Amino acid sequence: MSQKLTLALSKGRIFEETLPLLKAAGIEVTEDPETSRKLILSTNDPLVNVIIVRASDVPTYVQYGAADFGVAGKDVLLEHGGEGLYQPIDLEIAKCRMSVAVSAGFDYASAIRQGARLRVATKYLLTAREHFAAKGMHVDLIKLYGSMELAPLVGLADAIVDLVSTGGTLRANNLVEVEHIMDISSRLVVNQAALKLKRERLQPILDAFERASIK
Ligand SMILES: Nc1ncnc2c1ncn2[C@@H]1O[C@H](COP(=O)(O)OP(=O)(O)OP(=O)(O)O)[C@@H](O)[C@H]1O
Ligand SMILES: O=P(O)(O)OC[C@H]1O[C@H](OP(=O)(O)OP(=O)(O)O)[C@H](O)[C@@H]1O
Repeated sequence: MSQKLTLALSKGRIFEETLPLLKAAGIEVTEDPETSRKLILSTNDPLVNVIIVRASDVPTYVQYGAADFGVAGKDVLLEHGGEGLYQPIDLEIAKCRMSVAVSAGFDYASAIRQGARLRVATKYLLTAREHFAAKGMHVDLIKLYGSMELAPLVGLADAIVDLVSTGGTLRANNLVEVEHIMDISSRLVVNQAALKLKRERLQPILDAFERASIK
C-alpha cells in the first residue's frame, strides 16, 4: 500500500537549507512558500507534501502526527521538550549559538559578583532558566516572542538570551555577547508512531538526509 508522507518545515532558512537534503532524497518542492500563500505544498512525489508552519510549531505538528517528520532547531526542541518525537539526525543546518547579551555599557560580571537579581528577556524560558540556575543566579525572566535585542535598549531587561550567528544584530544595537550557552543546529524530528507504521517509506529519506548532511 502506498503511504502518504507529510513533512513540516518553517519558511526562511530552514526551508531553504532543507531543500538540498530533500533533493538528495529525490524530492523537489514544486511551490515556493515565499511567493505562495499556500500552506500545503506539493512536491514532485505525489505521496509527499510539505506543510509550512512557524518554526516553533514544527515539533507540535510532528508530535501529534499531523506531520510525519519535520526539521526544527535545537532551541525550539529544548523548549518543546521532545515528547513523542524521535530525533535521529543532526542535519547541521541553520547553525548559530544561544548566548547571553547585554548593552555595551552594562557591567555584567560585576552585577553577577554583587548578586544583583537581573531581568532577562528571552523567547527561550526553559533553556534560560536552566542556564542561570546552573550558575546559581537568580533572575527574573521576561517572555518575549521576537526582537529580544530591543529589550535592553529600552529598559525592559538588563540582559537577553537570544540566538547569535554573525553577531551583526548585536553590533547594530550596541549589545555585546557575555556568555555562550550552547551551539544550535537543526534536527530532523520524526513522529514515533509514523516511524513504525511508515518505516518503509521514511527510512530511505532519512538515510538520504543523513548521507547529504555529513560534512
Ligand atoms: N541568525 C541565524 N543564523 C542561523 N540559524 C538561525 C538564526 N536564527 C535562528 N536560527 C535557527 O533557525 C531556526 C528558525 O529560525 P527562524 O528565524 O526561521 O524562526 P523564528 O522566527 O526563530 O521562529 P518563530 O517564527 O517560531 O518565532 C531557529 O529555531 C534557529 O534554530
Ligand atoms: O547574529 P546575526 O547573524 O545577526 O543573527 C542573529 C539574529 O538572527 C535571528 O533573528 P532572525 O534573523 O531569524 O529574525 P527573526 O527573529 O525575526 O526571525 C536571531 O533572533 C537574531 O536576532
